[in-house]
Amino acid sequence: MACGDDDKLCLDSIRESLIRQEDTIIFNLIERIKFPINPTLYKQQLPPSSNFSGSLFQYLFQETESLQSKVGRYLAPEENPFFPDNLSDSIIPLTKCTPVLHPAAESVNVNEKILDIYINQMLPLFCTEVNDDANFATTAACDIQLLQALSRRIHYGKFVAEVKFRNSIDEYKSFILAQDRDALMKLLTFEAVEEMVKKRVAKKAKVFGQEVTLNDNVEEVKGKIDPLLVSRLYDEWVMPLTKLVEVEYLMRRLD
Ligand SMILES: O=C(O)C(=O)C[C@]1(C(=O)O)C=C[C@@H](O)C=C1
Repeated sequence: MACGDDDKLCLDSIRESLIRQEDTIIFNLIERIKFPINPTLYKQQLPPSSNFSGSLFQYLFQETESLQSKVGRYLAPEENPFFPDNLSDSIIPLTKCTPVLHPAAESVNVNEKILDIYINQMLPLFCTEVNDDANFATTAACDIQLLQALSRRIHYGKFVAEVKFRNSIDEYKSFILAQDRDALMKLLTFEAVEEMVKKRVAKKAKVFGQEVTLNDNVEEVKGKIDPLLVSRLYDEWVMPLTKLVEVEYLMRRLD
């Protein structure tokens, strides 16, 4: 959501953005799973001489975020850092525009959960090879792109929730005042939309993952990514976490 895009604050245009973000996530997934899991990247601690306590992956991710924060990445409300304690001040002046979200949006960040699911559940599910191939820096670069795309999509739930709130203020208000998470979850859930999302991402995975050749007569070969797994990714993690962000944002919407 760019500055001055307030006119785009309607459910249809927010959903359009979620649809476009599917492309980014699926392409980034295809790039990441070219590599094996590379477990050493996440497990092996850097030597004491590095003056850093953590894995090579943590080091690369924190340094990337720190650099990106200097050029204003985290001034955008759809960007949420994975390591908020390690950011640097932006050298880019803040663009003045009317904030779309309630100020409490800043306190909603589920990246810790995303990172845990990514390393412990997603990578073992998607990567066919489990060992190291020692392409650690390239693998981590793919991880960071993919995690940032997942995080952006999931935290877009704040915009979805804001629109839903503005469209039905009275209904949402009563559940927010009662601090009733379950009722809010029920109110913001559209099962038919979720079914469409699952089908569409599976179709995109099939299309984006196919081998393109100039020979029209070749038999269909196995794609670069399993469409069913992409559908499962959305069903089990992406949509539930988006809804969690929506609920957490709404719970603070009247603060
Ligand atoms: O489109 C919406 O209304 C959303 O809230 C987004 C989303 C999703 O994550 O794709 C989440 C909850 C709804 O049940 C349907 C879809």
